Order: sequence, then C-alpha cells, then structure tokens
Amino acid sequence: MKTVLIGVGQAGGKLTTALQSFDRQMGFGAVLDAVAVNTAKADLQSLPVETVLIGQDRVNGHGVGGDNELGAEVMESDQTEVMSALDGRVTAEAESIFVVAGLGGGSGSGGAPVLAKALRRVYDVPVYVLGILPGQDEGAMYQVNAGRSLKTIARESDAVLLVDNDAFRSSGESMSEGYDAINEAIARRVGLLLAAGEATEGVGESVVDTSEVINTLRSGGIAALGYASAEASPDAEDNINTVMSTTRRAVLTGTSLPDASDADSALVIVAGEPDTIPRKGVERARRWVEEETGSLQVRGGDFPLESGRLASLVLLGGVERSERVESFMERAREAIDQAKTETREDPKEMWHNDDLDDLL
Ligand SMILES: Nc1nc2c(ncn2[C@@H]2O[C@H](COP(=O)(O)OP(=O)(O)OP(=O)(O)O)[C@@H](O)[C@H]2O)c(=O)[nH]1
Repeated sequence: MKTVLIGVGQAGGKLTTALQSFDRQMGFGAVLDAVAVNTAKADLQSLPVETVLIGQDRVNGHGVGGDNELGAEVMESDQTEVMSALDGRVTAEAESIFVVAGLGGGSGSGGAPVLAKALRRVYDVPVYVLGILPGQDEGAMYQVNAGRSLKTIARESDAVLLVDNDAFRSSGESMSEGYDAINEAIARRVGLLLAAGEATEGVGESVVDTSEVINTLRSGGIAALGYASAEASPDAEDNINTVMSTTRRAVLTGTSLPDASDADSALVIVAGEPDTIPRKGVERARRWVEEETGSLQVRGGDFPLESGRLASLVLLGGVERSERVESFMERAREAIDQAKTETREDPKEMWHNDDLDDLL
C-alpha cells in the first residue's frame, strides 16, 4: 500500500521517521513521503523529513504541554500550512495516508483528529491514524487525553491502527528508555503490512494485495496488528506447524493491542520465501483466526520475501468491543472520575455518553 506519512507531535514525528527508515532499509518503496508537524520547535529539529511548525502565535515553538484542546485549536487554525506542505507529496500513486501520533500528549492527541478530518475532505484515498496509547503507569492526564482523542479519531478517520506502548515494553525498562526499541518494533510490523500488498506483479494469486488490507479496515473503528516469526525449513510441508504457531503467537502475544482478539474482520499474511510457504498451513491458520476472532470475514495471503524465516502478520479490524479497548476506556474514565468524582457507568457506554467528551 503506497502511503504518505504525517507524524503529529513528538511521538508521531519519531515513529514516522522510524517507519520511513525501515521502508528504505528494506527497499520496499511503500512509503512515498513523510512530513512531521509539531508545536515544539526542538522536537522537529532532528527529524530527517519535511517539517511544519504550527501554533507559533500561541505557544511560540514551545509545545502545548499536554493540553490537547489547545493542540486541536492550533491544528485547526494552521491547517492550511500543513495542507500546503502536503501538496505534491500525496501523488496519484498514493493509496492511503497515515496520520501518526501519540494519543497521550497534547499536539499529536489534539492535532491528529483535526488533521484526519481535513485530509478526508480533500483526498479520495483512505485516511488512517496510527495511534499510540499511553502505558498504564503514565499519569491521569495522558489517559484522559488518549481516551478523548481515541473516541474522536475513531469517528474522524477511516480506521485507527492502535498500538499500546505497554505491548512492546521490556521488563524493567522505563517507558522513555524503551521508546526507540518500541518504535522499531512498530515500524517493522506496520512497514511489512504496507509493503505486503506491493509485491503483486507477476506472482501467484495467493499473494496478498493492497485492496485486501483496505477491505479489512473498511468497517472503520479500531484495528490492531499482530506479528511473530520463526526459522523456516526449506521444505514447505515441514512448515505447516510453524505457520500455525507464528499465527497463534501473532494474535495472542505479539499484538499491538494485547487481549484484543474479538474482531469484525481479519487478514492473515504469511511472509517468507514462496517455496517455503505451506498452502495447507496458511489455510489452517486462516481458519484458526476465524475461530479466535469470531469473524467470518478472514482473508489470507502470502508476502514473498527473501528470508530464511517465516512470519505471520495478522491485521484485525473492528476490535473496539474487545476487553482491551474497554479496559483502556475505563482507565481514561477513572482518571476523569479522580478529578470530578462522578457516578460509575458501564464502560461500553463510554462510546455513547458524554463523560468523556469528544474533542471536536
Ligand atoms: N511509542 C512511542 N511513544 C512515545 C514516544 N514519545 C512519546 N511517546 C508517548 O506519547 C505520549 C506523549 O505524546 P508526545 O508525542 O510526547 O506529545 P506531543 O503530541 O508532542 O504533545 P505536547 O508535548 O503536549 O506538545 C505519551 O503517552 C508517551 O508515552 C516515542 O518515541 N514512541
């Protein structure tokens, strides 16, 4: 899927850079261009991409300090500048746009939904958000920001691919120590997903293409991405169990959003040397994902790649009903309760009530 990346805020800019550099290093060419937008001048300076500083009249290049309403306001008023920076970058080749942002801060959390809404008005391709949830031990402000932002983004974008910072954290490591490693892990997974639909020329029909990624995300809402790999045997017949176990691990332990396997749709991609990919294994893995997710819309396909390993990449669409998302929304709501002391409600109602206000 040829895409243009727009990182908003500090985390958004860093993850965008990691994604672009993974794509280049692998020689995929799925990332057409990348732009970083922020209210903090210092965070933009080291990024090797086109940058746009917004909100200078309000915060003078110093960031919005976690105030995501201000983040939304400055994106709204400096939108034209951001859209101009994209001119000529979102070419006819582009099949999607990804807005990348940490949802716990101010600039990314507030700016991403405003930008996604504006982009959808202008471009015909789907506008997805790659959103990062704060870890559980980050403060109340981060949880509230992310809850409000997520609720708004789910409505304003074509789908949100959600990444939980806690999913990639190594034990004993603080959140900030782990950022580079987390960004690399996310860049590998999302980078492979973007490249998967690219290798379609002159290959068999079992190879996955971009339309299958787009169709899996078509129901909108929240999506998650799982990944796991293992050593491959040269003979495809010997790899049936390997594909089954990497697929199980991708969904159960290698996912960007832990405990989110209840899904509306899914796409199972098996990457590796074509001769080593077992047809029977891919079909079995697809059926297992059907049972695990409870979805009847499970697609499957290959991603031919020169490698001595086999990898399963599992994209799940429509996971907003899952336990993980509900417990996060509950966490965001509790953070508001701490400040307001309100009556408790069913977390499912989170999506429909006004306790957690929309940002827009
Ligand atoms: N995965 C990942 N998460 C990050 C990174 N940097 C910050 N975060 C997370 O993103 C959230 C904070 O968002 P930032 O992007 O730092 O904030 P911002 O959007 O620049 O907003 P302001 O600083 O308030 O102007 C927190 O939940 C952090 O845990 C990063 O490099 N990688």
